[in-house]
Formats: sequence, C-alpha cells, structure tokens
Amino acid sequence: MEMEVGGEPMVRVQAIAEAKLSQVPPQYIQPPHNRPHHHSSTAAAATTIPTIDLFEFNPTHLPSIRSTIAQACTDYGAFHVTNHGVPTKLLHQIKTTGLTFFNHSSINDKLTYSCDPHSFASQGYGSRMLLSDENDTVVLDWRDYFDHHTLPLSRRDPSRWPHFPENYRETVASYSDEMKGLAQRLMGLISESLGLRGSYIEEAVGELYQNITISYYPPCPQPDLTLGLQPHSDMGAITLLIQDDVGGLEVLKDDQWITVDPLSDAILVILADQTEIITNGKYRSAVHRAVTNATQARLSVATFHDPAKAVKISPSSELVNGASPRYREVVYGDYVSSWYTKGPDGKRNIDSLLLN
Ligand SMILES: O=C(O)CCC(=O)C(=O)O
Ligand SMILES: [Fe+2]
Repeated sequence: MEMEVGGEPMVRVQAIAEAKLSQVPPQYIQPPHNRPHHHSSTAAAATTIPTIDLFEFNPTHLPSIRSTIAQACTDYGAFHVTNHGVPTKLLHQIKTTGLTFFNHSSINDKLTYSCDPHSFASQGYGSRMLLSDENDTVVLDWRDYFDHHTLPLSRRDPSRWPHFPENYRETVASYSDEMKGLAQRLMGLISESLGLRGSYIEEAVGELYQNITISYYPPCPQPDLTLGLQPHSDMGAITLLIQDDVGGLEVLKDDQWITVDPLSDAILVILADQTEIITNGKYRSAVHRAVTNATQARLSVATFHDPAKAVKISPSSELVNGASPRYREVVYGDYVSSWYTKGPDGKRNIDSLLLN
C-alpha cells in the first residue's frame, strides 16, 4: 500500500508483510556487516543484561541500588528495573492499546495519522527514521511506528493521536506521566551513583522533552537479511523501554550482541548519548538494535527523555576534575539534526564529539 505524500510514496512495512512476498524489497536488505548473523558479531548466549530491584525506592535499599546501578551503567549502559513503582496494569494497557491500533485499524485509517515524511522526529504514524540522502541509498528498517510528542505539556496534542481504541489517548497520557516520574528518579540515582548531587543530570538536561514511540515490527520473510531497527544509541538522555514477549532487542557489549530477553513487568533503562557526554564518558550510551523474525509481529514502547533543542550539553566539571574533557560541548538541536541526516551507524554521532 502506498500513499503519495508531497510526491513521495510512503510505504508501510505492515502492508509489505501482508502482501506475503517471499523476498523483501531491496531497500530493506542490510549490508553484510549489519546482518544479524554476520561473523564480526556473534550472539552471546551466556550473557544477559543486569536486572536491578528498585524496592519501590525504599530508602534502606538505596545505597546498594546506587552501587548496582553504577556497575550496570559501567558495564552495559542498559539494565532492567523491577519494583519500579509503575503500575503493571498500565504497562499491559499501553502495549494492548498500541497493538490494537496496529492490528485492528486498516492501513488507510492509520495513514490519516501519518507523520510528515519531510521532517525528522515528527509526530504520528511512520516507517522511515532517517531523511533520504541524495541518491536515497538509505537502508530501511523493517518497522512501522507511532511517535507521540508528550512533554512538555505545551507539545502534547492528543487530538493527533489515534482515536481507536477508545482509551488510547488516556493511556498514552498516563503512561507519559509515569515514565517522567521514573526517569527523574533514575536520573537522580544515576547522578548519585557517580558521586554527584542527585539533581545533577536533570539540571544539566533541563526541562524534559519526552517522546513515546510505539514500534511495530511485522513478521519478515527474510530475517537474516534485515533489521527491525539498525544499530544505534539513543540521542537524548535516558530511554525507558518495554517490549512484548516476542523478543528481538539486542544490546552490544564488547562487540557482541546480547539478546535482551523480555522480562515480564520489568522496564529496560537505556543510557543515551547526552548522559555519556554529561558523565564525560564514565557511563556510555548503549548501542542496540532490533532483529526481525519470520512468524510473529513484535511491539515495543520506547519513552525518550531529551533536553530542549537550545540546551548546551557538556561534560560535568566535577567528573572532568581538572583533566581535559573527553567531549566537546554540543547544542542539543544540532546533535539531533546531524543524527537524522547522517544516520546513527552505531555511535558515529557521539564519537564525532570526542576530543583528541
Ligand atoms: O523495539 C525495540 O526494542 C527498540 C526500539 C528502539 O531502540 C528505539 O525506538 O530507539
Ligand atoms: Fe533506541
């Protein structure tokens, strides 16, 4: 199914999947080094990312939580949290509601919510993450998504979100509020785990810009040649992710892709690039990707917490501590436009800020 938007055909991956082709269109074929089973990266079966029990932030547990967070941030840049205080019911509800939109509205109905294909990170229903380059050689992800601008409240316009199912807008709004609260508490613990005052990272980031992206990965006839989402680190400060029980998310550690097995009712915390800059590289953002499978559609909900475009991000002077900073200062909006123009290619964007 195609719809002309500004002269550009917008292809939805779900429509391709429903056509039951035996081969994917060539734009979805990854170069060999990015394919899931390429020899440069072996799937490490024995390893798994850490799970940290937050004990509902019970003060007696906080010292040990800070030290396990420090270890997980140093080793992986990603970890599951349990007993995080977000109602389990809401985690189920947002996944069910998102899945209902993708599975039970027609593609034409969904297309009435299309994002603007000519600007990046625009709100709505889309498939393509990067802007096209001159020759349009960008390899496409096997993914459709719905991006919601949720915070600050001045950006929140639920009339642009799906009307179906009935509780969709209310669910996204409550989920947004819960994720903001959790992100703030985690930024506090992450700051303290570095010996900084609890408010440090949140002050450096400033007012939180939050986007919620529901990703829908249709079954793919050629999972060995494609990716649901190419290797990248998230560009903002901190991402909170939940997934259904299908699986497909992988995190890179020491050149090996580690499967992030779905853990019921846990929330995955992913450190993003601005946290790496602020911590002067003490904590690194996690490179991750999504693989596809031939039989089952997969759904995830990623909640991104970012600085405002005008905010300047630079390494904490307390962590630089008289030495020279490892990253140069960046205006967040410039970082974002460069990310969407050049593409993530793992950590290309953050690496370009490294000094010496
Ligand atoms: O679907 C996933 O598990 C990953 C999503 C993701 O990494 C993103 O949206 O940035
Ligand atoms: Fe991501």
